[in-house]
Amino acid sequence: MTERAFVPGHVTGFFSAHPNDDPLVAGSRGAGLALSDGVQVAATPAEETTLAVNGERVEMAAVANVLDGFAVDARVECETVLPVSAGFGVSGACALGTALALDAHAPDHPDLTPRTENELVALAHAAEVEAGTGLGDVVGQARGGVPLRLEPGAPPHGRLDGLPARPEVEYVTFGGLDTAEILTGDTAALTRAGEAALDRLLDDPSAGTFMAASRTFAREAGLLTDRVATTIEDVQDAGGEAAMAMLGRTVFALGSGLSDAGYDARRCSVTSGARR
Ligand SMILES: Nc1ncnc2c1ncn2[C@@H]1O[C@H](COP(=O)(O)OP(=O)(O)OP(=O)(O)O)[C@@H](O)[C@H]1O
Ligand SMILES: CC(C)(CO)[C@@H](O)C(=O)[O-]
Repeated sequence: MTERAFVPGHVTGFFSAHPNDDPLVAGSRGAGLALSDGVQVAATPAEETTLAVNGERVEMAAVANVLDGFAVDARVECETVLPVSAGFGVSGACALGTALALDAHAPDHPDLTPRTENELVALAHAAEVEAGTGLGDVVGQARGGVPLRLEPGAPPHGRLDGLPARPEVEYVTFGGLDTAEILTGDTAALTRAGEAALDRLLDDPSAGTFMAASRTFAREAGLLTDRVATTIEDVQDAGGEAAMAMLGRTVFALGSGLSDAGYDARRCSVTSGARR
């Protein structure tokens, strides 16, 4: 029998990086959006481990690490409309979805013992941090809504809050950015900009300030690419709010911001946290 879980996509608007030898303590502070466009994960214990994303066999260290944590092999199938590496936290979603779906097999599987939600989130977070593909997506995806990461890390280390806003969101993607490469580089400027952005948002916790702080962050962190910058300007010129999704060549906008500016954008909404 196959068990399933849904994990929302997660776009980070701004973040600061907080490495630590303990992957449960390591993480990011920052803010993002949990999106109804996400990843549907099916997992079944199997003789041999295989992972497919949209029917294509792939390797994803975050998922492999989750399976190592359970000490079982499994067939994992992820279906998503989201592009990988474009700032939607797809690897975090696949990792958390695998943890949630595999745990559903615990009652009938001799090698699996049931875990709590915090334990599953912690397992997926550590798996993602050790893979180098994310720092804060998993905890944001588990919480849902508009997650604010006040302190880095998995439960019980991290601390989350959220904005009560539940906006509609549009996005366009022009390509990927290598998250692992950026996170292993010099993150000092990025982290300074991310901390300033979080202070600004906590002073005025609104969707508009989230978007403005995210724009300032992308510029100060030196992450803006030309096409992304032009698109954000186009949306603002048309009276909308847009920012760059970390870490990808992706622009997200509130409401119909991108289509109002003439872009062929995908529309989704902010949604609640991962569920099976
Ligand atoms: N088609 C693919 N393109 C890119 N990466 C892939 C692909 N298939 C599997 N992978 C693996 O998926 C992971 C992608 O992680 P990455 O952090 O770049 O993207 P992401 O999880 O979508 O997050 P981000 O929000 O940072 O863009 C890597 O482990 C990579 O090896
Ligand atoms: C590092 C990151 C931007 C990669 O998507 C994300 O995991 C985050 O916000 O910590």
